Amino acid sequence: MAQFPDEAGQDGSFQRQPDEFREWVKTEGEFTPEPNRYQLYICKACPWAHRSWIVLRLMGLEHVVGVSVADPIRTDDTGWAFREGDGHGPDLAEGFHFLSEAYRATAPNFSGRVTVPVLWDKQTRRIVNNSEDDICRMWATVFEPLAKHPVDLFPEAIAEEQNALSDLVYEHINNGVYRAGFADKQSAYDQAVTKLFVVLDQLEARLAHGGPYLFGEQTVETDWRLFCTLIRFDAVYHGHFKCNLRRIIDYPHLQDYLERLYRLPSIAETVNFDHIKRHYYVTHDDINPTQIVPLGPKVVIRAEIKNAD
Ligand SMILES: N[C@@H](CCC(=O)N[C@@H](CS)C(=O)NCC(=O)O)C(=O)O
Repeated sequence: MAQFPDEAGQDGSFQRQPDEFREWVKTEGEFTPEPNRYQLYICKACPWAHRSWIVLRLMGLEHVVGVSVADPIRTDDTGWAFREGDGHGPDLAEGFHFLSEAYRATAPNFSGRVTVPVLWDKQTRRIVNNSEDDICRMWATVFEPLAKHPVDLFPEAIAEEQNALSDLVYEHINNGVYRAGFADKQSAYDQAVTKLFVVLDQLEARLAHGGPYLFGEQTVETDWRLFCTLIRFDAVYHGHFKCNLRRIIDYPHLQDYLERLYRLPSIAETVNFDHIKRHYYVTHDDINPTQIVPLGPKVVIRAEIKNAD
């Protein structure tokens, strides 16, 4: 049985539900950029939420937008929950116990999966957007005048090439690992994993001939979307999602790149291997019915060895 039967194609492939809320914060309109008006709801285990949080921090917007961190263990009956715990906590913005309260307040008939990240407006008391792509763009554009240290994560000069690479990374890497893990037919799994490793091989070659980042000397948003999958890869995607043709540590340039990104200011504090491992291995109980969390592997970040347990 598929982990998400409503999102299973006839061919056994995982067909991810589209993001439901796509409103935009704009200088003129219903949602204007203001300090202390918006809240970002995340889970540290989630790669999509992770990206929206990283970009918020890189821009220096933490004093503008509050962040509520959900318990990494999501249960079928209550979904994402805000409660006291190691590395997560209650929602101090609205006092939500469950993220589903925000979805219900915005769209009472919403029947899809309640996902993170969510950008919530405390003024109108509704979700503005639950697409990490849009949220990252908003941090970098309309929120930029409020940012403490704005960085150009979408340089105009490379826009076309960057969009193309971002789509490739999304399709075959960010979502590729999920299409491997949530496939419920051999052929769907084979296809996803084969393509995933073709694209990882391409990126390894790209970094071997260029670098240190995807587009040269500065990181752009595409680096961060790739980072969010690479940092989870050896710890969970290799085992839990069966993406095991190679590990990232087997790719010298991708591993170097991953570590370089990890060591940039503001990043290491966003990576929580305990949340990552417990979320995947406990929450996806169709894939891992015993819910046992493996002790390994030790994830190597040179200059430190992160215990993945
Ligand atoms: N917005 C993302 C997806 C976000 C997403 O799926 N988040 C996961 C956590 S990694 C989630 O909240 N899942 C809730 C669930 O499966 O019920 C996209 O469409 O690309």
